[in-house]
Amino acid sequence: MSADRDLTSREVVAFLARQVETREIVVLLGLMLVASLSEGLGLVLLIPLTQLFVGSEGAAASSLLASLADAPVAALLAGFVGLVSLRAVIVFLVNERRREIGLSLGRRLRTQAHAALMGADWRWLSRQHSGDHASLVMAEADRAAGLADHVLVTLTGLVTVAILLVSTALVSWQVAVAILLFGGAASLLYANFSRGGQAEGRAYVAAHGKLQRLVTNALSHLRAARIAGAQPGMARDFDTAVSDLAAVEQRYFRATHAVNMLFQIGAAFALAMFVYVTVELAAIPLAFAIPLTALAVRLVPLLGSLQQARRSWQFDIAGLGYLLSSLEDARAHPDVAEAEVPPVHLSRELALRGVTLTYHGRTDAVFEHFDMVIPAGGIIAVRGQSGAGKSSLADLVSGLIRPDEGDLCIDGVALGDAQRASWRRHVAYVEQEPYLTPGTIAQNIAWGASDSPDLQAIRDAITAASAEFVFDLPQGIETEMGEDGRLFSGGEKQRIALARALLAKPQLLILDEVTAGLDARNAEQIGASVRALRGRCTVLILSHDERMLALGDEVLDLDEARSFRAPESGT
Ligand SMILES: Nc1ncnc2c1ncn2[C@@H]1O[C@H](COP(=O)(O)OP(=O)(O)OP(=O)(O)O)[C@@H](O)[C@H]1O
Repeated sequence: MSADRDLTSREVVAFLARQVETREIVVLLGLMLVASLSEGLGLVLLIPLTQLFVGSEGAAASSLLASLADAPVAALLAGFVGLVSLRAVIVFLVNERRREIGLSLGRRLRTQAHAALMGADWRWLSRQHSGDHASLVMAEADRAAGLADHVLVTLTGLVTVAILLVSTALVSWQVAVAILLFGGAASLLYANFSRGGQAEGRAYVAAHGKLQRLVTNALSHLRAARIAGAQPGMARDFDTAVSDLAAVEQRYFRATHAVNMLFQIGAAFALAMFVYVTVELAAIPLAFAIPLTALAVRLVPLLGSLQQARRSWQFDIAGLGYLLSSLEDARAHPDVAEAEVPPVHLSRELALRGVTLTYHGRTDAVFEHFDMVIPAGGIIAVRGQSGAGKSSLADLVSGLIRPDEGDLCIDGVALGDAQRASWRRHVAYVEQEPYLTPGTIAQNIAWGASDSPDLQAIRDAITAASAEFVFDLPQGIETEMGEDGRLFSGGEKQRIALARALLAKPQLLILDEVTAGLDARNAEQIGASVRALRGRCTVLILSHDERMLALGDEVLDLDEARSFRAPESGT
């Protein structure tokens, strides 16, 4: 997943406009307009107030100001306090709305990213890295949501600048034009400095993603790393990734601070020019010069926050670009959607017909025009060297992946995409390292069940999986399993995973290397459970383990066979 091209501001605004409700934007813009108007008016009111101290000589520049100058002092002061208070209240409301918009956008982007990944095709998904997914759903969705805030800050700033300029023009149009020209030139100059922002943002996405991948990988393989003594190497890789990320951040902040420094110098120069023009050249009376200076002093930090928002915006656009291209990529590889189709029921035979499967980036096919027929209720063992295609066969018969050519057929009917999705619900899969959550045994067994199963069903599944040791535990099925089931042995974990599979009452049960590394007693207990399923459930055993292969009515050797038909002895 990557995003290598710059997004234009128009694309970003169009995307955000689609995500945020128009009503919300209209309310916010209205509030921002009132806040800016009250600020502008408040500053204009300074003129008659200043005249109270410095006199009104030469001060009648417009009829509005002339009428204000005649107003009673108490009214002027009350108006000033009222306007400032009104602005404070509105700014509070604007900030609340901004925060809400940002938070709900973040939530929406996170949900969209998660849904796109969850809904992607398995063959595409298996080529991706879970660290990238974590990075996308957490960090990049946040950064993309932060963009909405930068846009709103920019909009608020621009509206306020416009109103302050109008207020300035009410006092002196020459000064307003001078500010406009100077501000325009400065903004063009600063645009140059912001140009590299998206490239810096992309470097951040890459460095952050690398670190996230390393952490995700290290955490899921900590035991193996400890035993293999790989920790020093992992620590070195981690240090490098942390330093790379810090260097990217350092570059970004240095550039940002340099732009700020230049802005401060430019602003001081502009302010000096402003005072010089106002007092020396234009000889504007003090009653105007003081409020004009107040306007200028207000404009400087405002323009500063605008250029700051512009840099952050450029930087965060890279996050949005990455998010959008990842969403596009995931959605271009959709998993099959479950539609309203008649339930698939295996009562005679499960077959692969003329199946060809070649993985992305590989030239050799794992299966080429492969045929296989297994009878319902039978136990079929599949052997083959590593890489012969045992797991791929499991993915094909479970309907997880679609072959490039050929069909998965149940009772002679080739399954379309919607039926393939429906068929999956009748398949249970137990793998070598079962997925276990840090909950109780009962919660782990019930994991994935569509309806919450009753306790008796869970107990029956435990018995069917030869996992009765659970009943002897002090807390029985309520015993905590620890992360990844760390508090249990490999054999115990496998039998709990088998109980989970049996609870689902599957039509097809796939056991993928379930006895790898288990002792004879545990393997025998699993074997006894499998034998008891004969005639009740179709079982596919993928294994290198002779003890498991011996359970099969027939053995399919993937190193030899390019087609396989098991006799109907299972039913
Ligand atoms: N997602 C994938 N992308 C690319 N190639 C893949 C992918 N999954 C599997 N392969 C390749 O397909 C071939 C069959 O892999 P598969 O995992 O099905 O073999 P296996 O018999 O289960 O191996 P093992 O016993 O080692 O688990 C291998 O060459 C493997 O490298």
